[in-house]
Amino acid sequence: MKVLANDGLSKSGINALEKAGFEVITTKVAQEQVANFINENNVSVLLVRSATKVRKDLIDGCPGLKVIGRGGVGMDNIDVDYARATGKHVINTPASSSESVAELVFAHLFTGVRFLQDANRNMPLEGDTNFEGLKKAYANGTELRGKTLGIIGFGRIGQAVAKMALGLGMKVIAADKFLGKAEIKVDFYNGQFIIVEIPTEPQEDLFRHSHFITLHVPAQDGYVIGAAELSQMRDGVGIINCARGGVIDEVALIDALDQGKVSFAGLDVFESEPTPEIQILMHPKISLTPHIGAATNEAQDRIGTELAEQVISILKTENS
Ligand SMILES: O=C(O)[C@H](O)COP(=O)(O)O
Repeated sequence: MKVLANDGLSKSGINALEKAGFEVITTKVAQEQVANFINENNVSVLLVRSATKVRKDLIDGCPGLKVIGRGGVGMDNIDVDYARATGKHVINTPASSSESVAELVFAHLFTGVRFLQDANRNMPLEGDTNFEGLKKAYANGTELRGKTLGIIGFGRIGQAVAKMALGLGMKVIAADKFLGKAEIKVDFYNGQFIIVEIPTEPQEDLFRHSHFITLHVPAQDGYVIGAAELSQMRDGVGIINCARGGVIDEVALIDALDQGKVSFAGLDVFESEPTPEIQILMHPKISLTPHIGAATNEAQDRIGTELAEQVISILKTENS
């Protein structure tokens, strides 16, 4: 059986599938050619990340396709319900990348509180004499320790963020409409662990109490943070979005950054992907990354292995 891994697949995933007798194709096929390629090559399994879109037309156009696999968490690039209704298996790997995304949240947080995104662009060239002036411009950094981090969406990634924040000595609060009490297990390298209860608050209260806010919610209709929500936040709040473009109103965010209401933002995802608006790209108070939350060797290894295991189990069961 053939597998098309159109947005790439880790060596661990390729090896596991090949060992089980699958042929894995990792050539990138252009979006408009994917259906033809699948039909002409008798592909049974299509594996994607977020780049390849698996919409109704592609699903309808590939009757022989048995499994659609998303290497990662967000399934917003796949018409999941429709695909399942047509009898296809649709799978993802929700647990594999939490730590990597959480670490990127802190990369953006540390960047924001010490102005790294701006300092990186402004380091002096040979002959520049204003080194002291530059130091002064970045003199008012902030420590994370002792500050309150508000986490909106307390699933796997939100919880991974909470654990890291506790390690830094931050106070953590969470808002999640699907959650009552929030308890997390914090593991240490020596096998010991502690259970910590995280206070949950309605979103409006979290906005008022948080020095920094990080979003861990799926793509949805409408903004989670728009002008009205920004106005409820503490002055000087820092905001991180490593979740999905479109959950923050970028026009309102730019306005709040320019007014000083928000002191910095860290964005890994954008309303317009893959080419964010120029006002976002050029803003000195925004730390930017190109949707790389899950882009670590460790996460991609786990994703590849987990996808392979699921594909093998589904197709083995079907063929037995
Ligand atoms: O939903 C996810 O898993 C992340 O957004 C990662 O997306 P990517 O696989 O396209 O990097």
